[in-house]
Amino acid sequence: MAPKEPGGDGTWRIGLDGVAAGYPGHPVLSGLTARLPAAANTVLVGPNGSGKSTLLAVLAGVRPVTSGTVTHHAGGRPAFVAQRAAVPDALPLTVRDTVAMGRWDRLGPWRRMSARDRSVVDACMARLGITGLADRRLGDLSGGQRQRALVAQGLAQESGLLLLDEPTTGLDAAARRIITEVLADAVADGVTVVQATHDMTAARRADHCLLLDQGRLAASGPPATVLSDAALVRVWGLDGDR
Ligand SMILES: Nc1ncnc2c1ncn2[C@@H]1O[C@H](COP(=O)(O)OP(=O)(O)OP(=O)(O)O)[C@@H](O)[C@H]1O
Repeated sequence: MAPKEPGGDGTWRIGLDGVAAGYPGHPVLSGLTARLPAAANTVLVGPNGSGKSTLLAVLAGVRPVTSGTVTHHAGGRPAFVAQRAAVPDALPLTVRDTVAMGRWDRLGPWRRMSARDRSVVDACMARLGITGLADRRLGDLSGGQRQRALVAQGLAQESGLLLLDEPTTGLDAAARRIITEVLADAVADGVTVVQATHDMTAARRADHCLLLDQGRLAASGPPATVLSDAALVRVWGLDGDR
């Protein structure tokens, strides 16, 4: 597993200062200033379209900021687990191929896997309970099985920063529990986990929470404080328990 990473002041891994970002002709995020704690589980919550996926893409370095700064207090490329709906069904990849792609950054120009690479791939499949699916095509799997393969791919990167876009959405209780445990173990190993989620139960168990509303930071801090009834009413228009 990745070594424990120090944060900027010993506690935080990523700093956002006045960050704005979006798409051509479509600004989304603006004025985001926040600190994301190191070796902790941070959730990004907010209504549909509030900018959670866009913020993950900024943290992953795949979407540029249009103003402000993002400071990473550790090196290494983040592991980014996209929404499973973003992965085309027609890709002729097996589960093992998919998880092995998590090692690509570490391979030489001929992409030859070492014994250690193969053992990491096997261990990540075992951890997600998908060893028996190793030779199945990703596109033939159920949503929950596919999601576990994508999380295994993220884990196989052995990055100190694991970014996930709605990793448990639409999964049954067993698959949700496996992924929740895997992420908790990663944090215990010193990995910084940041996940976008609509699962308020999971969000309330996180260490830290950023609440987005129309591309702005409505609140950040401990979930118990951020996800107050007042915030649910203000941001989602809900009355109480969601
Ligand atoms: N590729 C894109 N090009 C243009 N606009 C986009 C693109 N992707 C997202 N958007 C827009 O950016 C805004 C924020 O979208 P984003 O996907 O970041 O929100 P989200 O909070 O993750 O939403 P959800 O909960 O529905 O997944 C939305 O208005 C969306 O329509």
